[in-house]
Amino acid sequence: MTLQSIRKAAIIGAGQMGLGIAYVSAVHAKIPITIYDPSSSVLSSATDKYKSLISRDVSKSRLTSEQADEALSRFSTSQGDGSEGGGEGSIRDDVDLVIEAIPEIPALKLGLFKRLGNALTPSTILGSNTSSISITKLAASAGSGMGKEESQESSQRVIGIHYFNPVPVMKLVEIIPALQTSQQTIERAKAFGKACKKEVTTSTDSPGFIANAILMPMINEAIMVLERGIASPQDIDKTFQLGMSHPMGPLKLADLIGLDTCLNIQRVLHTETGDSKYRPATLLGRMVDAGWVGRKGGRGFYVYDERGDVVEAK
Ligand SMILES: NC(=O)c1ccc[n+]([C@@H]2O[C@H](COP(=O)([O-])OP(=O)(O)OC[C@H]3O[C@@H](n4cnc5c(N)ncnc54)[C@H](O)[C@@H]3O)[C@@H](O)[C@H]2O)c1
Repeated sequence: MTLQSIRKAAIIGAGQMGLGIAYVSAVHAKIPITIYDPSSSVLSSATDKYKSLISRDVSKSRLTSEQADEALSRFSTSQGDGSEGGGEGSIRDDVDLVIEAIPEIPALKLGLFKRLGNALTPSTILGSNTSSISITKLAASAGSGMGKEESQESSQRVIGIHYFNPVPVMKLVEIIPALQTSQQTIERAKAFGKACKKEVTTSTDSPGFIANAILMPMINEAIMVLERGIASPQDIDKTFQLGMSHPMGPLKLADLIGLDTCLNIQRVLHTETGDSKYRPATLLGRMVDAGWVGRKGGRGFYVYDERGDVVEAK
């Protein structure tokens, strides 16, 4: 089997993960990417952040100015989610890989995979950066509304390609094949992860895969400890930093991930397993209700300034 390489990619969702995936694709894998988002302000802030990541690389001598110009020329944006098929602003068939990084809401992702499955040729890999949602369900959605053979072909190019936050820094990608995923899709996705300069692990399609099956219940427990008034956020985080050598405590990590994302992941773990041990902490839900979604929104368990530095603990 010759491995068809990835020559061009589309990233859907220009939030913290989508931008990071765009960066490693353009800078390390050296392929042109277009990043899609329905919000024009998100796209313009993603473009600014991309430019500042590249400038920082030049100032730290990680890129020459010529390499920086090349990296800038590989980056483009488009408003919308790119999935309608055919029209202006749609992802084209010459794209070998699509990776979605839209919010962790099952109905949103299932709808997107259905549209992508119908719009794009089956040789285009459809990757999801989901933290917890079933890849097998996304693959079934990508094959829905078509004949049996086309459906099988469309489902077998779906795969979980799960990067870690912040993507330019963290060295891992978790690969999650669906039940329907072909061996060729798995090999191409792994090769792409390595081209992005990441180590690769593989997980079966089980709620939370490897990382979030373990991490998110721990974060949820930390929030329950706070909720019960057992300790302050600083002391909970200090316990993990100084007592267990974690680089960051669970509450600060939850703020970094995004409390909306944490809540959505915990909800998936709870509904998919039916196990009450996964019920989301009430305080987590209340924080999201208040719009306190963590560092990206300026406030979570800590308050942040515009640069993302902690100003005070709540
Ligand atoms: N935050 C993390 O630490 C982390 C780590 C690994 C994986 N993930 C996963 O990555 C995905 C994105 O997380 P994030 O932290 O980047 O979220 P985010 O909130 O920073 O960004 C989500 C982006 O999606 C856009 N969006 C909303 N609805 C959309 C739609 N229908 N179509 C296209 N774009 C849409 C939003 O405008 C936003 O820019 C989630 O599935 C999450 O579970 C997150």
